[in-house]
Amino acid sequence: MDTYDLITRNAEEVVTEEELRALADDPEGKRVYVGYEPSGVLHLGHLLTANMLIDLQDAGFDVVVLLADVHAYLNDKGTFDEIEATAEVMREQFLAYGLDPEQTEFVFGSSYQLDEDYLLDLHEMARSTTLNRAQRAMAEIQGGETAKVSHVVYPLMQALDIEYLDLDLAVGGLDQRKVHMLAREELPNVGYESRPAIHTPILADLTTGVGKMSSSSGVTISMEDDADALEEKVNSAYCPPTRDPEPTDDGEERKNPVLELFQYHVFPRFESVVVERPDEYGGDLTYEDYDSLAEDLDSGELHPADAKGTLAAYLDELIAPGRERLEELRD
Ligand SMILES: N[C@@H](Cc1ccc(O)cc1)C(=O)O
Repeated sequence: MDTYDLITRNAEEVVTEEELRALADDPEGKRVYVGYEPSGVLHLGHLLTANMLIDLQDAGFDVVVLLADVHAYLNDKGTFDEIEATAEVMREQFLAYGLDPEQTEFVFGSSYQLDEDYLLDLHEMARSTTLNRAQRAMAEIQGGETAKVSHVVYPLMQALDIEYLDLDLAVGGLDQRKVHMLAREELPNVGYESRPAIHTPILADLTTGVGKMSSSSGVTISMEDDADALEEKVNSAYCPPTRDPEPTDDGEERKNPVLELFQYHVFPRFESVVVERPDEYGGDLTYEDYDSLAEDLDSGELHPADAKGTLAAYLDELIAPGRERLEELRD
């Protein structure tokens, strides 16, 4: 696989392809980041962008993980002390998950976001950005509640981070796209260059395949789940014997969430996937890539129950090191 294909294999969107191709031609010394609001423990949403960071490290990029403590504070995620403590624990979980400690720089937002230069740039950007624009950028991140002034400061700071962390590329879920678009537009207004971005998809709700998986509603999988919990959650997942489920009666798009987890969480991290089956059911099946597994589900060769059992076992293998680290830290 060439560098561009490796770093975009799980992308939903690249802004812009041309700019990213230019970076991929020479990734040496290039810096990419994902920012996370410290809150709770790592879940599949965090791990999806972490998988992309691991691919980017394999391609030669230097990776910055922003522990966005000030952003979490602005977004009402707790007292500043609580957020700091959560950030420390998050960092340990990312390392346990497989980010290379040599190639990963963890930065606390508060280490530079309270400096005079940064704040003056923030205020300059606040003068050139309309309220409407900043609010729209936050719609996906902020959730349903009434917008506060903090919610319009937030995306401007996220835009400035891209300059202050000296990045060549920003990565985030598709929910970050409007902030990245604002950054591309506003950075030049305060004298900085805009940068390209890669967005990962937002995975579907596990039990229905409709809408998005989220920790606030519905089932999500986190670093706290043990093997039994994983099995239970995956077993209760929606998994029709096809990769293209029919839309709902209301015409809403429906996904196969079990296949999505194979595609975005398992295959990126394992060379091959083995579905163990007793000989009388045809014996083990081995897959080198996502498509061949999905085809077997479509054709009936792979039964949904076997797909689920296998998925739970692989997820457990991915989560176990972070889960153990969490337990150590809590002791
Ligand atoms: N907006 C991100 C967090 C973040 C904050 C600051 C950044 O510079 C980048 C990302 C989230 O929704 O979790």
